[in-house]
Amino acid sequence: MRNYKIPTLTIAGSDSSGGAGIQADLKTFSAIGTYGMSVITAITAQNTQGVFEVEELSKKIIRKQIEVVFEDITPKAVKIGMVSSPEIILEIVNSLKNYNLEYLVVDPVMISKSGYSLLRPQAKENLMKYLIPMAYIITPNIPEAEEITGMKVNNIDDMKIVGEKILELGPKYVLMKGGHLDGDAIDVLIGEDIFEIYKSKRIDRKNTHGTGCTLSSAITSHLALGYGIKESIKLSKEYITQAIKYSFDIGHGVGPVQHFYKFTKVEGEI
Ligand SMILES: Nc1ncnc2c1ncn2[C@@H]1O[C@H](COP(=O)(O)OP(=O)(O)O)[C@@H](O)[C@H]1O
Ligand SMILES: Cc1ncc(COP(=O)(O)O)c(N)n1
Repeated sequence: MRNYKIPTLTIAGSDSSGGAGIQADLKTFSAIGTYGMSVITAITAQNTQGVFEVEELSKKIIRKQIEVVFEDITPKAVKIGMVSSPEIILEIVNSLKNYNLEYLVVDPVMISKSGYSLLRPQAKENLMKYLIPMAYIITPNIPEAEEITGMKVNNIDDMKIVGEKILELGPKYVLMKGGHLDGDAIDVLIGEDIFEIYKSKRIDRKNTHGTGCTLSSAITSHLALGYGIKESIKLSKEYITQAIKYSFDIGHGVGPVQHFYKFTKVEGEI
């Protein structure tokens, strides 16, 4: 059930071409049916062919955005995407500590599909030490999970082992995304007493710009709407699978996924 009175917040970078980052997050919030808000951490000059320039915003304006949003419209769930420097991570962590936040979804964005590094190498330590431990759920893809743990992932057994290693950093759940392995698109949810596999057929489409951003925002929306963790992942996996299935050629490179939710009613609908 969609409910546009439920506020959700993304703290992430802007993608000028609208396929990933803040733009993908807001489109997802809207399609799934929550009220989307944004705190921008960096502006990327980006299109479907690549990331051409990045300008990080100051700690001051990042802190202020968080402060005024929370003072006025407290989000039910927050998602964090691109946070590129150690200082920005620390600022966000310290700001969020002022609020009693139930659902923090951390997508540890590191490298764009086009191969551009969106996380400074020196930021990894703060990501692991301060941000990941605060997360309700963290959603690494396989290269990110390998970078965080220093371990290799070649199959589902490895996903479980490496996911459990990430769990030791302190988040409540880890969703390891398997889009980078061959064969079916298999994601694995790991928690202290949970191990769930979410499987979909691999869709042969090149347009997967923003899939990670979209999935983590879908999870944020579903948690905010009141679904439990397993149901939130199941519905979000359905959403991303459909979004990839209907992805389209726009621009000259890796196009975006399509945002729509055809299944649910709107709260208050008669
Ligand atoms: N070709 C595909 N067909 C179906 N699902 C996919 C495909 N590629 C990725 N996915 C799914 O999209 C989501 C994002 O996965 P992934 O590509 O691993 O992360 P990221 O976008 O962060 O690199 C996951 O749920 C994954 O299983
Ligand atoms: C601002 C921003 N945030 C995140 C991504 C990752 O998305 P993808 O892995 O699909 O390139 C991106 N390209 N740009």
